[in-house]
Amino acid sequence: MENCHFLVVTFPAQGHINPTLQFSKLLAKSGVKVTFATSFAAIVRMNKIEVSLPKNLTIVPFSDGYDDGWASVQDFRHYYTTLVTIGSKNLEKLIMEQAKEGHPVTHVVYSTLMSWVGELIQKLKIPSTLLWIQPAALFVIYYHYFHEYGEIIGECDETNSIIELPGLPPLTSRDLPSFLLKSNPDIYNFALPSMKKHFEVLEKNHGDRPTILVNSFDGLEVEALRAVEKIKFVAVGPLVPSAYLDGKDPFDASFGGDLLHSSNGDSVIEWLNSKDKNSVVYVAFGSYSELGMKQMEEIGKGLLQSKKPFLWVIRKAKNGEKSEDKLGCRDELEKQGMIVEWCSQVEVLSHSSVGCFLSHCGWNSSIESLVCGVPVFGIPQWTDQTTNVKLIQDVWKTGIRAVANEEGIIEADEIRRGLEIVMESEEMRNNAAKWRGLAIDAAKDGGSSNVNLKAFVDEVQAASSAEKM
Ligand SMILES: O=c1ccn([C@@H]2O[C@H](COP(=O)(O)OP(=O)(O)O[C@H]3O[C@H](CO)[C@@H](O)[C@H](O)[C@H]3O)[C@@H](O)[C@H]2O)c(=O)[nH]1
Repeated sequence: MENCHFLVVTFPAQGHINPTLQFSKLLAKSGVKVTFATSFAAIVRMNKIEVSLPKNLTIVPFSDGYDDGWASVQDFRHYYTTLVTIGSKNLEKLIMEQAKEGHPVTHVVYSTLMSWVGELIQKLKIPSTLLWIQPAALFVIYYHYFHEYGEIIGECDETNSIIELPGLPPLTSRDLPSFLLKSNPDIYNFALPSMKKHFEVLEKNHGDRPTILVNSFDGLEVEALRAVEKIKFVAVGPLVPSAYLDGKDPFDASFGGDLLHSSNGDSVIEWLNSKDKNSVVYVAFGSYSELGMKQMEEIGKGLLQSKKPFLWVIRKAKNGEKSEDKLGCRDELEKQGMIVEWCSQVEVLSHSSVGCFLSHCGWNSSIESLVCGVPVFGIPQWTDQTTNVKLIQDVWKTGIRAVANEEGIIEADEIRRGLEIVMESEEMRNNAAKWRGLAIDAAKDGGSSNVNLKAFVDEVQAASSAEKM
């Protein structure tokens, strides 16, 4: 399929790189040429990039104007504006260079937050598709908000009443993505327009019924995937390394794009090996959120009260500080569990000794917990996480959401209570095992996501051939 060259472009954060790189691997395995592009700084920091990449997948950086990385930058708005202006110019250059080298890009796939790529691509007259890296339900909520239901959703925010939206379970304001809540004006004023832009670009580029690729699978979000007649969702997930799905490709055992964090891989697995089945609590809050010290202390005390062995990922703070050094109960914690700066999360979740995931419910963590059959105790922080935990609790029934006190803190008693409920619930464990089975089915040869991806590639291929005639 030499006449097809896909360029996949993603935002340079771990939660975006992982699913998008995995999608690129699947595309490449289908036989087309694929170039994966993200910021220069991110690519420099990916430390396992040589692992398991198909030959027809190439990684190419472009400068976003922040070649030392953006994650420690305080002013995200400034970063994002620079990414759009400088990133556009450099991505255009990258596309021109590919053409000069005899590999013109024939189709661009860009992920969530990268609507500016869709705009650039329209100018260059190259067809494009959005890869949505959150659940379809989130896309549907934003779609409803920007179309018919803006007022109703706005009212729900103010009154905390229940809203019924097509294709979704009944929602209250605490279940909505935080970007929609006016109560947090800083995020609302900045993040919401960036979501709106996605819909504007889609309408301009595709008119009536755009195809949206989504990191989900048909059986997981039956209603949401059909909720909007004007959107053709193509579910191609779960986007996790295939070794954790059907085990068919043992070489595809990591995402391959870990940004440089020191990881204690072997010692973690050795430690897990020494624990009983389903006995360990895995605690991790993704690659971005930082919990305040008060919340960290409560989690520490709650873990101690639970008396359960735990593996807790505490990343270095953006200012370089190690928060665990400030934990009052650190010595006791280290007697009961293990604290690490980073680990291979999918490897940990798939270990038989892990019985519960104390998680912020970022979408990758959530879908990885389903793939590995691990129940969740959710402490959502912002963006899609508040909706993801709602789906986990009420739709997939594989976990529960923690209850915060009036100051918004989850206290130690609540941590202990939640861990007990989740780890003792046979129902949640059975449900998690059921979703694991369905996720594996969707990803295998002939499974829904495998078939959907093939059909998407065929369609793009046919359109690209027709264009050339
Ligand atoms: O020690 C660790 C911790 C995390 N991970 C991986 O890092 C990724 C984290 O992704 P996610 O769980 O989605 O969290 P964030 O990094 O916070 O992701 C951001 O991006 C996601 C996709 O848009 C959103 O769903 C989240 O809410 C948003 O915070 C996952 O693949 C994990 O496997 C590791 O490998 N090791």
